[in-house]
Formats: sequence, C-alpha cells, structure tokens
Amino acid sequence: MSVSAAGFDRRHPFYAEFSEPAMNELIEKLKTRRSAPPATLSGPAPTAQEIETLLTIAARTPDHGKLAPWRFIVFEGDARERAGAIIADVYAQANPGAGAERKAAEQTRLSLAPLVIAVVSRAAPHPKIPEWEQVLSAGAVCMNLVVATNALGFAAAWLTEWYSYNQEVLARLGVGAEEKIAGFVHIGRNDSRREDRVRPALADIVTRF
Ligand SMILES: Cc1cc2nc3c(=O)[nH]c(=O)nc-3n(C[C@H](O)[C@H](O)[C@H](O)COP(=O)(O)O)c2cc1C
Repeated sequence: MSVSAAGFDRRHPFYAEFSEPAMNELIEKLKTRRSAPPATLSGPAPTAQEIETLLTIAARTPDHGKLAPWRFIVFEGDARERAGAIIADVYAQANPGAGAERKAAEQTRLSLAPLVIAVVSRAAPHPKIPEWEQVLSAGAVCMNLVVATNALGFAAAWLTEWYSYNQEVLARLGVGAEEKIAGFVHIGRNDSRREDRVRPALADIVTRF
C-alpha cells in the first residue's frame, strides 16, 4: 500500500528521499513543537552549511507575485554582541535611571542563542499584490524558518521585543526606514522537553462549510 499509516502518499516524488520513520518523527516533532527561550538555547551553533539550508528553506516561502518582500540579517559570533551593544546603548539613552543589571541584560539580547536570524519585511504598496499579503508572507518566512530549524534538530524562538520597534536600533542594525522586523528567530540546541501551554481547542476555531 502506498499511502502510509501516517497519511503520506509515498508515490509522490517529494517523499522519495524520506524514510517513513523519519517522516513520522518529523510530524511528531511538529505536533509537539515548543519555542525555547533564548537563555535555554546552547551551542554548538548550526554550521555554515546548516545555516545555508535554513535560509534556503525560509526563502522558499509562498510569496504572491514573486516579490520576495522580505530579507534576512544573520547574527552569529561577535556580531551578536555588537548588535547587543547597540540595543543596550539605545536602552540606556532612553532609560538613564536604569540599573547596571538591566543594561547588562539588554546587552545580551541577541547573544544568548548561538545564532539569531532576523526576518525583515520589505512589504510596500504594489499595483497588483496587496501589502497585507506581503506582510503575511514575511510571517510565513519566520514560521518556515522555525519549522526548518526544528526539522534540523535545533530549537527556536520567534521573538520581536521592544527593539524591533525602535527606529534608532533598527537604523543602526541596517534596517531601512521603510522596512519592519517580522521577527528575530533565535536558534540553538535544546533537547529538554518543555511543558506545553494551552492550545486552542479545534472545536473552537474550526468550522466546516
Ligand atoms: C510575531 C511574533 C512575535 C513574538 N514576539 C515575542 C516576544 O517578543 N516575546 C515573547 O516572549 N514571545 C513572543 N512571541 C511568541 C513566541 O514566539 C511563542 O509563540 C510563544 O512563546 C509560545 O510558544 P510556542 O511556540 O511553544 O507555542 C512572538 C510570536 C510572534 C508570532
């Protein structure tokens, strides 16, 4: 029988290179996936080849009109601390009374995880493609990146936090005034099982027409 117990039609060429146990494992992983807070993400970071794989998959995201209305900024190694210094500097300027501990925490914003990939939305008015759909595509890129990260055996957290909305931080990170952060996806290793959070009951959110 070509349709597996897990429901995959194994005649489809897409599945040819995946063994059924591997597919089941991936489905199980996605059914139980949890975000991992950056402080719980450890190294070693994904290799250059793995990062290439993650970016390639993330860039293969549905995108009406082939506009690629998004781009990536990779923070790895020292770049994470340099970015953290910008965030801490802007924070300290805006909060002169802040304690040293808080400033130190801001400094670590992008260096707790071994790798952070920012997804930058470039959505803009277009004669044919609604801006809303371009924004949706950037969100889908973030999720595609999270899924690929998990499929590769790493864990991830899709975060924004205050600095995603601060124009000075963004300018100093190289994000244009017309661009927006869709997410900073923090990536690393975390094999521990996190307790689940409440999920919406399908009965509350699904109707059949
Ligand atoms: C666009 C977006 C931005 C988010 N930003 C934050 C954030 O800044 N801080 C945070 O704690 N969670 C943030 N989250 C939520 C986490 O990504 C995650 O969904 C949440 O911790 C629940 O974990 P789960 O993925 O295991 O369900 C954001 C989610 C989205 C979609």
